[in-house]
Amino acid sequence: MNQMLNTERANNMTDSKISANKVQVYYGDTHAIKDVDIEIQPRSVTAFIGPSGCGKSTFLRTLNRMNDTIDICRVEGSIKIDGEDIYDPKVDPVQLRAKVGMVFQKPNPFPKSIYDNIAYGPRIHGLARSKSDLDDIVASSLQKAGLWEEVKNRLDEPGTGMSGGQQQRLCIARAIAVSPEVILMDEPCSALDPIATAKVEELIDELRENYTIVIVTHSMQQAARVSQRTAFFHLGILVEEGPTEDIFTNPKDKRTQDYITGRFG
Ligand SMILES: Nc1ncnc2c1ncn2[C@@H]1O[C@H](COP(=O)(O)OP(=O)(O)OP(=O)(O)O)[C@@H](O)[C@H]1O
Repeated sequence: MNQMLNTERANNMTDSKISANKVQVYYGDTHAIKDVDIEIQPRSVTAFIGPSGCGKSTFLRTLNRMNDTIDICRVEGSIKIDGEDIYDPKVDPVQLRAKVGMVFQKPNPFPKSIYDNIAYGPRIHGLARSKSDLDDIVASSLQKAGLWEEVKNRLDEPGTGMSGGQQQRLCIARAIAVSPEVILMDEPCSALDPIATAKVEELIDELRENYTIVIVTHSMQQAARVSQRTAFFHLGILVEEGPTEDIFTNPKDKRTQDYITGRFG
């Protein structure tokens, strides 16, 4: 029996796309993330929820070393993707961020054409051997982001001239263009209206077939709609993580219960 449980546990471990172990994050003397352990499943959406300042974005940024860009920030512990320690000095953060793409709160297209927004990453990573290769990557990325029909006749127009929701899907297409395996999203709908939000949520649901997605959201409704697993953070601690339905209907911890019933946050 024990043998069986151990085997099952081991299988679950190898199934994880991302394994974080005893992760601490400090900003100078502030201990922002405390002892976080989490296993993130491949080809699914994991939502990070919790009150403002609890560390959701900080922890999300550890998953592709975006914290490296903040001088006073220090990360300890271990984060492995496909079993590889992403903080190993041999890992090139630029390559890592192609594999683990990111979409931010505010759509941030480059001040370039729609085409060049998508082509930029594949060009710098040398992913296209010819102009027609590049055209194919641009088209397929826009298709995967559900934007192709809307923009195929105006690829030369500036990305910044699109609606907010289109710009956010353009940023998702830009992340997809460098063939990531994981996409991190930091409140990707907070600047969007309800219709644009619904489109991005639909897109997230489609993308999970091929990508591992981690999304930070302030909206519990959004977490319930788009994610298969939810992690609740409070004061830098990962209080509880599990299937989204369980977290919302049967949380184990009183702090989770208080948060989802609107008692704080
Ligand atoms: N660049 C930074 N420099 C110093 N402290 C920071 C920095 N970024 C975040 N912090 C601190 O780390 C803690 C966690 O912040 P973080 O932004 O990760 O929380 P959050 O849960 O994502 O919050 P919100 O929902 O408001 O975006 C907070 O105490 C915050 O003040």
